Amino acid sequence: MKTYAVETAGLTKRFRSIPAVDAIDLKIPQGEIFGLVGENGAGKSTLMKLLAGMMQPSEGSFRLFGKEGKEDAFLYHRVGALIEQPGLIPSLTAMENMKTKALAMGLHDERELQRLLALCDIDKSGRKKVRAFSLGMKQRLGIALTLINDPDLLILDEPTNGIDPRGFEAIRSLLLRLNREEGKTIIISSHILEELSKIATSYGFMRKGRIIEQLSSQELEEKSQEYLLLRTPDAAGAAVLLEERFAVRSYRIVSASELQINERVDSAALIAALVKADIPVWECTLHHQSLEQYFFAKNGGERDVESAAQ
Ligand SMILES: Nc1ncnc2c1ncn2[C@@H]1O[C@H](COP(=O)(O)OP(=O)(O)OP(=O)(O)O)[C@@H](O)[C@H]1O
Repeated sequence: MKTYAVETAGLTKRFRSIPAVDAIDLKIPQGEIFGLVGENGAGKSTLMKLLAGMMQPSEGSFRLFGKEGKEDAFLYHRVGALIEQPGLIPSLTAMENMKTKALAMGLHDERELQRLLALCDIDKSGRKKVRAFSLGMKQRLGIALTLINDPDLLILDEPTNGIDPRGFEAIRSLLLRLNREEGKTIIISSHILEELSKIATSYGFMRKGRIIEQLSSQELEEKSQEYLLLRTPDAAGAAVLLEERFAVRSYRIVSASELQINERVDSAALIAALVKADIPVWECTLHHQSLEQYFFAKNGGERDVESAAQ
C-alpha cells in the first residue's frame, strides 16, 4: 500500500469566518518534492502552518505518515518547517544558532550539527555573525536548523524568495540532495512556477484556499509543451484519422471544431490526408504554452470567468 507523507480531509482554517484554507483534500506520497503554487494570499502559508502544527484547523483533519496529525505530538518530530522568517539570532554565528536550537530540543551532537552545516554549505562561515550573511546563506542556515531533529518531512515556505540565481542554485541542489540521498519528503511553496519546476516532482495549484489542481511534473510538462491546434468542422472525424493514419494517441478534442494534438506530427501530411478524406481544415497552427502561461491560465483565467459572471 502506498504510504502518504500527508493526507488531509476537509482541512479548513478560517480567520473571522473567512476561509484561508478551504476544505482541502490532499494526498502527498512519501518521497515527493511537492511544489505548492499560488499567488499571494492563496493560502499556502496557512496550509503549511497547519501541517507543521503551528496552527489548529477550524475543521477537518490530516494524517502525517499514516498517523493522525493533531493527536500524535510525537509526530511533529518527523516534521521540520521553515515558514516566513527562519528564526535566526543575528548576533550569533551559524554554529551558535545551531547549538542554541539543538540544546532547546535536548540534542547535543556537535558533529551532527557540523555535518548539517556542511550539507547546507554554510560550514565555512566561521566567526561571521548571521547579521552579515546574505539572504541565501540565511535561508540555507534556516534549512539546516529544520534538519536538526532529522525530520522525514520538510515544509519550506518560499525559501527562494528574493534570492539571486546563484543562491537559488545552491538551495535547489541542497533540496535535491535531501530528497534523493536522505529520502526526505519536501513541501515547498512559491508563486514562481518556473523556479519550482526545477525542483518539484509534483504540484498543487492553490487558489482562494483551495487546491484547484494536483498533478505530477510529467503531467505538467505535457500540458506546457508545444501542441498543434487544428480547427475543422469535424474534429471527431479528424481524431479518428489522426489515430488510424498517424498513430497519434496524445490528443484532445477541445470542442466539435477544435482538436489539440500533443505529439509531433507532420502537419503538411496531416492536412493533405484530411483534405483527401473530405475533412475541411480551417486552420492548423503550432502553439506553445509555457509553465507560466499554464499557471496563469489556472489562476487568472478562472478569475476572469468569475468576474465576467458577476
Ligand atoms: N493570522 C491571520 N489572521 C487573519 N488573516 C490571515 C492570517 N493569516 C493569513 N490570513 C489571511 O489568509 C489568507 C491566506 O494567507 P496566506 O498567508 O496563507 O497566503 P499565501 O498564499 O501564503 O500568501 P503569500 O504568498 O503572500 O504568503 C490571506 O487572505 C491572509 O490575509
